Amino acid sequence: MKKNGYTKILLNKALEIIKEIDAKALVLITPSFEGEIPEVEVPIILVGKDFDISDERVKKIPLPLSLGIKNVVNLISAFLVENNIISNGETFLYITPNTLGIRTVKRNIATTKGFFEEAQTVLQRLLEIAVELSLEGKEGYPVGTIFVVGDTKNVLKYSHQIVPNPFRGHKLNVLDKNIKGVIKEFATLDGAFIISNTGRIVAAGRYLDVDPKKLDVHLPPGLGSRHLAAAAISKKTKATAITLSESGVIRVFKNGEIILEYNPRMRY
Ligand SMILES: Nc1ncnc2c1ncn2[C@@H]1O[C@H](COP(=O)(O)OP(=O)(O)OP(=O)(O)O)[C@@H](O)[C@H]1O
Repeated sequence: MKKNGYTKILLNKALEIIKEIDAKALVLITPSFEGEIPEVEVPIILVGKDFDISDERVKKIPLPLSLGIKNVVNLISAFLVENNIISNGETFLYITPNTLGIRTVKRNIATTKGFFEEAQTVLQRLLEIAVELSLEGKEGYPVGTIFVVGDTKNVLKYSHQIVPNPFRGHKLNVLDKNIKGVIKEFATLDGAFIISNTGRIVAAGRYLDVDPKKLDVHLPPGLGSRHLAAAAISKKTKATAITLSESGVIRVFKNGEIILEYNPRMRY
């Protein structure tokens, strides 16, 4: 493969295909982007980190590419719908340094308004922490947990403490430096972390009082009560729930559905 992949060649092809299939957006998934922003009539979305590009035609989403292309594309899909760039049933085109893909947006990938803007960095930090916990565990033992982000008032209403809340009276935020160790320490507690939209850690050790059956939550077989509870709270409230299973798989739930599934221990 060329040093910087085939981005330029793929981009040229993409411009042709966009017209042919009437795609509604062009998504560039790349760790770095050099060269001219292409002349194209659809919105351009740049996905990666730390781009030094300020062009009105370009929207930037700093998602960690380590999530794997499949998951990044799922999240972009949600982003495009939320920002009214694309509707269900419509198609967008994405390119990475060595692939070109076409994705038609499915109905069930949806996020609430403002999710990406408000919770983006918070969600990303939690994903990073979940990835580290998945890979390292706690002192060599696997750890499973739930992070419930946003709509805190309602989440607290539909949950209760099962152990005294270690975060009570503290103003700790998931975006604080050195917070990772603290979160990892309490990740072994039973129950969920409750985190506000801005990243404040409101509680840990919280049991989610939601009944997946009554809420008509359906998950793939093999997912137990932790995942059902996370899906159910994301359906009952406007929160996003992130689970880390003891087997190391990370899932993100929104409106009762899995919008991201990622196993850091697996090679994609
Ligand atoms: N309603 C709930 N609220 C908060 N935490 C819960 C809830 N239900 C289960 N859990 C947590 O999930 C843990 C594991 O439960 P279980 O094994 O049934 O889930 P699972 O979905 O199979 O998860 P894993 O894949 O990690 O095994 C429990 O010990 C508990 O800490």
